[in-house]
Amino acid sequence: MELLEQARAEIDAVDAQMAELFERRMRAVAMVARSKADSGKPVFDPERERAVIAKNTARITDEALRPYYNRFLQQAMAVSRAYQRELLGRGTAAYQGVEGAWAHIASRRVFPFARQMACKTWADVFEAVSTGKAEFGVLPFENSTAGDVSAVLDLLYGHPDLSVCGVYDLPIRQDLLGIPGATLAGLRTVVSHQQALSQSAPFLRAHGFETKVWGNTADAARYVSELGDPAVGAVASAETARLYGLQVLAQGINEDGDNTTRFVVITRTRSEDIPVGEGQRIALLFTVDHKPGKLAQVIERIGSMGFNMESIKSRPLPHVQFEYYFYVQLICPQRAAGQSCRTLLHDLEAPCRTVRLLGVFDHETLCDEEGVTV
Ligand SMILES: O=C(O)C(=O)C[C@]1(C(=O)O)C=C[C@@H](O)C=C1
Repeated sequence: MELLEQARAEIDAVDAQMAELFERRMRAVAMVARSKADSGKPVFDPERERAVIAKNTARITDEALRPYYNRFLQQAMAVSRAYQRELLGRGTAAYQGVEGAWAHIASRRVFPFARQMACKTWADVFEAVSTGKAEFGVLPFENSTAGDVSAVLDLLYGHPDLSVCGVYDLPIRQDLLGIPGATLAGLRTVVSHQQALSQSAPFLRAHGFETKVWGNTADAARYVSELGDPAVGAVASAETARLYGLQVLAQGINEDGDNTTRFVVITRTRSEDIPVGEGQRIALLFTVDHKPGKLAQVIERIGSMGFNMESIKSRPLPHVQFEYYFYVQLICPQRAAGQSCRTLLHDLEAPCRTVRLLGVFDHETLCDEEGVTV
């Protein structure tokens, strides 16, 4: 026992020093955020993060501790990014759905300290950002199994006042939830959204559970919590379990291990004059004349400037039958880094009928950042 107490006393002393150093680091981070607000530079700077990690892990003398310190620094910088986003935003992020829905989870991971604003529809999220009720909007854009969320792309097309300032991939992990005290053996019925049930079908079948389709996963969790019956469970996320006071009875029961939803973050800030960093993404919306070879000319021009095209999508133009607009996502090459998108836009004016910069952003994956998410 004495050893435990001694060790804890040492931890307390170290924590006291670390608290001071944390405040000092975050004050410096706030200055970085202010400078980024002025220059328009993105919060996430992967090159700087790599340098910070390399320089500092080299200082660790005990080799066995290096990977842990690496992880510690990653977490510290994730906290720093979250704080910067909070300082840069006015602290309100809008999403569509109820608390605990995947869009809410994505929004909380991107803006963990912001006020979360629930909206009824995707159009309402656009409206909230457009009118300044929210600084940011978080919307699903694509799912690795279900495909494009075309309605969101159409809304982006219809809102030239807004731009995309971030793209985040959220791996979808479905857990089986029950009320406190419930057990896997005592469960009889499982409720959830149709898609979550079908993704988890082999697991649910193997346990012989009866299934009931619900409007969405978060609502199913709320229902189970309010019902208070240990025989009824829900398929939803672990974050949703925490929101509704449920416990996780089985983790990761969805069979499709590679189910990821891509979210876009929208804002009113324009990106035309922001210098683009190497590896950053540039999204454009354009239309071309209905003539042979026009689309090829645009693609050729993009390629000749050294931009790698990561994605291209086409959608019917609103109110014009059988004509289309295009969305492209490009990766900024080293030779174009440090400049704004003005040259690219200028060069595309000739082959395009219309061209618009949708945004300049980093493409990040939303890992389960323990301690940051909830
Ligand atoms: O140096 C910066 O540009 C920062 O924003 C600070 C910091 C950090 O906390 O060290 C945070 C985010 C960036 O991705 C890189 C580093």
